Amino acid sequence: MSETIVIKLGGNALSTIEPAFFKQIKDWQTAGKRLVFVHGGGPQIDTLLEKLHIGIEKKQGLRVTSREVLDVATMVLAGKINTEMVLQFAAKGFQSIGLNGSDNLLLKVRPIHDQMLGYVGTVEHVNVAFLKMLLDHHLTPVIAPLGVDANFQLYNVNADIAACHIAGALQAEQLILLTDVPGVFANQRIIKESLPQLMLDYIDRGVIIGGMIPKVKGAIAAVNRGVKRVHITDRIQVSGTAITKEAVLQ
Ligand SMILES: Nc1ncnc2c1ncn2[C@@H]1O[C@H](COP(=O)(O)OP(=O)(O)O)[C@@H](O)[C@H]1O
Ligand SMILES: CC(=O)N[C@@H](CCC(=O)OP(=O)(O)O)C(=O)O
Repeated sequence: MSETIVIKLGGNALSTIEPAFFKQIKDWQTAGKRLVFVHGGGPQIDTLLEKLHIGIEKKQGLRVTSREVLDVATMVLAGKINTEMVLQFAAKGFQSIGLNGSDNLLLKVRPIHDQMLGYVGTVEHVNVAFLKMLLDHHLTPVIAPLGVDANFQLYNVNADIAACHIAGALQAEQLILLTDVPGVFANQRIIKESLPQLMLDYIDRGVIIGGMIPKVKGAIAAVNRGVKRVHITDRIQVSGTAITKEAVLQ
């Protein structure tokens, strides 16, 4: 089977998609790669919560999600951002299909720590057969990070965590986490390549904080599940920080 690349666009990255992004996608599709997109929308959820005078709380980069916050996250992620992204792709001539984790039970989740975080799920199962069916029909999935538990309750899922599980389940060749920084910084420098242990040390030492924590933890989980490499970058065509399971010989 042809190789798969999973690309996650953070909420910040969504507003700055450049022509080079679409050129890279076109080149990969021409080369026969299968592409799957996952999007975030954290800043956009924050904006709507502020307008509605609903408090914002995050723990280790994850949003504390009450019922009303879940409603807002669902409206922003599955409603506005997913639809806008599919249209942006259509305008550039790509056939994409907008989905969230509830569609054909694409992402089955369980609560992370339901006392502390509320309706925040971590992915337990990805409906890989469904994604493969879409890809076989040349439809590019664009996935909003929501998931469903065993009781059909909807959950908010961090988009990095969702993308990492999807990449792992598809045994993707690469996972690209597009964000608003050119890579992971330590001592004012971008780490070009890293093995998982060094990244975990940086989290323990407080060098990696906030929204970078789920990205890096997810990246490590992805390489441990067989994804060859994960890039954390602000441009799809630039490597940024590459995380691999084993050292890459130069
Ligand atoms: N060591 C680090 N290197 C780079 N960015 C970091 C680091 N630690 C924390 N960050 C923060 O992580 C942010 C990216 O996470 P986040 O805002 O959640 O992005 P996204 O919306 O793309 O998922 C950066 O803008 C930066 O402020
Ligand atoms: C549980 C949790 O934190 N969910 C995230 C989902 C969106 C997201 O991850 O967006 P970014 O990629 O832009 O950060 C949130 O509510 O912000």
